Amino acid sequence: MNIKKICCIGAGYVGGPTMAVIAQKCPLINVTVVDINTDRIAAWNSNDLSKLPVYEPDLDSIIKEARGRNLFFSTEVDNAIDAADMIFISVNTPTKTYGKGKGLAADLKYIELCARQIARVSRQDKIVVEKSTLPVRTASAIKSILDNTGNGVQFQILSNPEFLAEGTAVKDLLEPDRVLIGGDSTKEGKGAIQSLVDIYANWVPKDRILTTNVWSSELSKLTANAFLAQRVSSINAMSVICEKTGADINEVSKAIGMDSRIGPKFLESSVGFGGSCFQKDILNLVYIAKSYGLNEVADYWEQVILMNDYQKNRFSDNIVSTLYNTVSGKKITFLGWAFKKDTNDTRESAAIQVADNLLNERAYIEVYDPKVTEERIYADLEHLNSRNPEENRELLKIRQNPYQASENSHAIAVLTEWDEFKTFDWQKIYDNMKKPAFIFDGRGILDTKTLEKIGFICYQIGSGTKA
Ligand SMILES: NC(=O)C1=CN([C@@H]2O[C@H](COP(=O)(O)OP(=O)(O)OC[C@H]3O[C@@H](n4cnc5c(N)ncnc54)[C@H](O)[C@@H]3O)[C@@H](O)[C@H]2O)C=CC1
Ligand SMILES: O=C(O)[C@H]1O[C@H](OP(=O)(O)OP(=O)(O)OC[C@H]2O[C@@H](n3ccc(=O)[nH]c3=O)[C@H](O)[C@@H]2O)[C@H](O)[C@@H](O)[C@@H]1O
Repeated sequence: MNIKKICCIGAGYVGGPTMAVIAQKCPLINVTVVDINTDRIAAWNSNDLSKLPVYEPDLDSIIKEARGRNLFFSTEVDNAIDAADMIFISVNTPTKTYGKGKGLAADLKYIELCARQIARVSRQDKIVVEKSTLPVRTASAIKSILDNTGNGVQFQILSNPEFLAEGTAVKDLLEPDRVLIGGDSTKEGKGAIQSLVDIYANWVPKDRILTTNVWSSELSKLTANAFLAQRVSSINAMSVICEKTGADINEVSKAIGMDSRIGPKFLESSVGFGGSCFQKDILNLVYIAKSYGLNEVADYWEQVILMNDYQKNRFSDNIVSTLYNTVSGKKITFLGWAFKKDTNDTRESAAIQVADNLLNERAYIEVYDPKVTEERIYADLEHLNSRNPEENRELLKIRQNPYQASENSHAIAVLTEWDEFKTFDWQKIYDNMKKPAFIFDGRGILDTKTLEKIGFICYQIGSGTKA
């Protein structure tokens, strides 16, 4: 099928950037991104490009080029589905918070609603593409809904998981390591796969477009995220041993990363991984393994999450014990709230858990993050339900610059690796802090030698405190 019109359901961190790049690279295809969230769609349509709902380097210029030409953002979901030859489902698939599989399984209610809506609205044959991350074999559920509740039109289901990382979404989309497309081996299935291959082939080299069966594609996405998260937990586990033994995690990372079988990437020790997907996808994998009675496999992957929780908690524990076993009434400055640099996304950010632990110890926190909004930070805390919203607002304040956030502070905690933190006037920060002035660098980004010369007492993940 020669695709002329695409609809993408879900204008989030994946739907927005992914469709923007498809629209930019395929000017002859009309791409409409729809969402039920009217505020989000309004923000995507904003003339002020700094107000786009997703912050990603270079995304604004792509939106500027394609929006209004062949890229549209709309809340008219039915119309866009009806008009499209190909529909991407890019809605959220969070961890279930109720019923069977609570706390582990992926909640597929949004996916099912999409499938039912597509079935109800469609009046001609369509290709439906799973872009969301889904448990293996979800495509069969989508197919069953489409075939049983539709108007007799034919649907082909493809799995096309997204591998972009936030903060580098545009680069990852323009130069992907690979594009994965899973589909049926029937004639119609192969035709659908080819239609999607043809779209990506507009900018992705053919040898990077991989086609597989649907189940392999669905499972490869969960596997990739599990392996990546496991690498972070592995290096974080070693960071604790480094702190006990005098080894330095950066030196260890470098030494092992030079082994071409291990490779140098994704070996940065941190206060713990965050983001909307690693934890959710591993929990989902754990649930799938358990549902097949594979308890050893489930335990193996669960350990990656337990290690990550440990890393976050030990960071806050260390702050408390270093500050003479009490932070009650002491001011602690948080540099960063986002789960990684170059994004405004805070989902599952380590900062949230660390803040909650310190607030439980009655610390007073002031946060500076260059991209995260005040409402987002309070919403993250409220979501935990640890104390009432007024208390959160009393105990934690958001500041627009690091100097204000660190005035009269007992300690600074680096939670996100924003580049700008390296260029602050650290002497000025030191001068205005309580003494001794502590820095807890949860990202290993600061030059501790220079800071120690100024007078700071520095702790760095994986190398410990040098007083
Ligand atoms: N965030 C990321 O970096 C990545 C996410 N993924 C996966 O992609 C999927 C989407 O993730 P995000 O974009 O981060 O989620 P998101 O939460 O940012 O966006 C999802 C959007 O779908 C909309 N939506 C939900 N149900 C809808 C419906 N019935 N009709 C219309 N709109 C609807 C929501 O209003 C929301 O705006 C998830 O399965 C995730 O695991 C995959 C790779 C990367
Ligand atoms: O499915 C998803 O949502 C995406 O999840 C991750 O992308 P993302 O979570 O956006 O960002 P990462 O760069 O993977 O970082 C995840 C977390 O791990 C942390 N991390 C990463 C690398 C590292 O060496 N150390 C480390 O602590 C980051 O700071 C961050 O908190 C994957 O990298 C993407 O391929 C995938 O598409």
